Amino acid sequence: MMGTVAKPTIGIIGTGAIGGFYGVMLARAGFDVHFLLRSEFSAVAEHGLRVDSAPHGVLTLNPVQAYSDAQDMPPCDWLLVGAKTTSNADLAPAILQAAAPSAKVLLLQNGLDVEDSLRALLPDSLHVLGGLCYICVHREAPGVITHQALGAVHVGYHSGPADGPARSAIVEEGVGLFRSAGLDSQAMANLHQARWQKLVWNIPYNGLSVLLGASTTPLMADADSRELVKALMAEVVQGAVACGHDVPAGYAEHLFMVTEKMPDYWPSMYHDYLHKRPLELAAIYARPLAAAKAAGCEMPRIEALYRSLSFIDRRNT
Ligand SMILES: NC(=O)C1=CN([C@@H]2O[C@H](COP(=O)(O)OP(=O)(O)OC[C@H]3O[C@@H](n4cnc5c(N)ncnc54)[C@H](OP(=O)(O)O)[C@@H]3O)[C@@H](O)[C@H]2O)C=CC1
Ligand SMILES: CC(C)(CO)C(=O)C(=O)O
Repeated sequence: MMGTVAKPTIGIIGTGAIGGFYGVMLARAGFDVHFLLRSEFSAVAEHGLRVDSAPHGVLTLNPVQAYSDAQDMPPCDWLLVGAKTTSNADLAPAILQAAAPSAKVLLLQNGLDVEDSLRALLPDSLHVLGGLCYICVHREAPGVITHQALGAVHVGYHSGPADGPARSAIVEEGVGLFRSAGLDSQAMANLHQARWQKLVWNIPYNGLSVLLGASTTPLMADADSRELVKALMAEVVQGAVACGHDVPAGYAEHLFMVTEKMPDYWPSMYHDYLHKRPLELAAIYARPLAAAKAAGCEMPRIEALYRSLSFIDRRNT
C-alpha cells in the first residue's frame, strides 16, 4: 500500500510583507505554518494576519501560530526567511532553534550574495537556498499586508550537503510548495546569475524611489527619470556580463515596459526609508559594485546613487 507523504512543516523567520504574504498563502493551502514575529507579535497573536490582495481579495488567517521566540517553534522542515538582508547574520540563532535536522533555509530576499553571511553561521547539515520574489507587497499596519500585484517566487540552491540530482529535488520541492499554494514558481539553475538579473530592476527603482521621493508611476512619466532608469539598468547589465553572467537580449527594455504596466508602486526600500529602518544598501549596491569592480567593470552611475543613498541612510536611522 502506498503511504501518504506528510506535508512539510514551514517556519517563517521574519513575518513582514513577504513572510506574511507567502506564509498566509501556504497556511491557506493546508501547510502547517509557524510565524516568528518581533514588533507585530502581540497584534498578530490577538487579531491574526490579513492580506488585502488586489488579485486574490481579502485573505485572513486567524488564529495564527505566532511566536516571539524561535525557541518555542516546533522543528521546521522549511524555513522561509522574510527579514530584510540587513539583519541576516543576527538571524542565525533563531534559524538554528527552529530548524529540523537537514532543514532547508530559503532566503526570500533581494540583492547579491545575501546567503553568504548566514551560511557561514549555519551547520553544514542545513541546506541554504535563495528565493527571488516577483511581487508588489507592503505592510499596511500591524498584521495587515497590502498585495498590489504579481506573486511569483523563483527558487535556487545556494549551498549545503546536497549535490547533483539531490539539489534539483530540493529545489523542486520548494517550487512545489509555492505551486500548491496557487503561486507561480520556477527553479533557477543559476542563483547568482538570477540575483544579478533581478538587480536590473531593484538597483534603479529601489534607490531612485528614496533619492527622488517618487514611486514607479512618476518615475516612468518624467523624461529625466526615465533616462536615469535606463542608464542605471544598462550599467547593471554591463556589471552582470563582466561577472560572467548572461542577461537575455532586451531584458532591461522588457523590465522597463513591465514597470509601465504595473500599478503605481513604492519599492520596499522606500518603506524602509519612511519608517527609518536601515536600507538594504550592502546587498543591493555595495556587493554588486565590488563584484563588478573585481571583474574590471566600473559602474559610475550606480556608485553615485549608492553614495547618495549611504548619506541619506546615515542621517535617517
Ligand atoms: N515587499 C516587496 O514587495 C518585495 C520585497 N523583496 C525583498 O524581500 C525581503 C523582505 O522584504 P519585506 O517583506 O518588504 O520587508 P518587511 O520590512 O515588510 O519585513 C521584514 C520583517 O522581518 C522582521 N524581522 C526582522 N528581524 C527579525 C528578527 N530578528 N526576529 C523576528 N522578526 C524579524 C521584521 O519585524 P519588525 O516589525 O520587528 O521590524 C519584519 O516583520 C527584502 O530583502 C526585500 O528586498 C523582494 C521582492 C518584493
Ligand atoms: C520588481 C518587483 C517590483 C516585481 O518583480 C519586485 O520584485 C521588487 O520590488 O523587488
